[in-house]
Amino acid sequence: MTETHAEVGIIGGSGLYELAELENAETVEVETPFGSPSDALVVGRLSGRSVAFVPRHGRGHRLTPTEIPVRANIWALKALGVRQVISISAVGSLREEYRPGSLVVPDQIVDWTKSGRPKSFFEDGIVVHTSVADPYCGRLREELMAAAHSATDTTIHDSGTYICIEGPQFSTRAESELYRFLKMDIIGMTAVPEAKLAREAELCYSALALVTDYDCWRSDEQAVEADLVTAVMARNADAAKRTIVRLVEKLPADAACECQDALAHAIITDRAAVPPSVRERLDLLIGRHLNA
Ligand SMILES: CSC[C@H]1O[C@H](OP(=O)(O)O)[C@H](O)[C@@H]1O
Ligand SMILES: Nc1ncnc2[nH]cnc12
Repeated sequence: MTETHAEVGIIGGSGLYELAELENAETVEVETPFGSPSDALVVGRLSGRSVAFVPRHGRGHRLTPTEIPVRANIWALKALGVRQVISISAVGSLREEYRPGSLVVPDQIVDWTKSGRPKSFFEDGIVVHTSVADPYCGRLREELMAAAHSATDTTIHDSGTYICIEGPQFSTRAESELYRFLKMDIIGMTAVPEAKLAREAELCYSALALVTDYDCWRSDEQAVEADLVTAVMARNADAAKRTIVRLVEKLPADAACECQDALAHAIITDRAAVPPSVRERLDLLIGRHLNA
């Protein structure tokens, strides 16, 4: 287990594979009960705070959305001591007004994944039903919006429902129309299970989504392609990075938040029935609840 400590975690998405702003950066390999994270984490100083960065698709973008070891990524951040996580993502827009180039701080998620991605840390003898009614931390969302407003002049949408598809293919036109009919605002492939697992790990978690395209619902525009996403990300990555720097500068170190006690009423299994091996394996997440 590593001795390195970090307070804030940043998960980088498509087009954001490193955070050069981190000073005195150190590469940290973290092993977890759920295998290795997407890549080595980089821990360094940002605005005087200790920050850990992990690129969710790995450096060189090697992992499909389905292959991302999300449990290992979240576990690794928790193991470093992180309590607040910002996720950066490229998203398509399902609404005229969410224009490419704008930023969104989503407030809801619809899970449209199909492959059976592992969505919980808890299994094999322990059952935990965690509330994800509000899947993003409300307090961290406010801080993130304030930081985005003060760090960029880009349009910022202060809410939005993110529909998470399986991928790796983009949607058909009929699917894109269906999601619009369902009143979804933005579309991507990675919010699930990341947000849900962050809640299970009792981390404050919020996302900064960069709109890169209009998916394929507009007849007057070319349908989204990966090259378009990375080109638009390259143009807007600076706004995202400036927002992160400003956010970290302002983030309270000891913010009390209900996310950090999310399992208080969630563990349904009789404490005496939890197998010792499971207690031991998941101690980082549930030790304080089982031993209370
Ligand atoms: C490169 S286009 C599709 C790809 O981009 C988004 O990834 P991320 O959320 O990590 O920025 C989307 O979810 C897909 O994985
Ligand atoms: N249109 C889109 N669909 C799914 N994921 C995306 N990521 C960026 N744009 C996307």
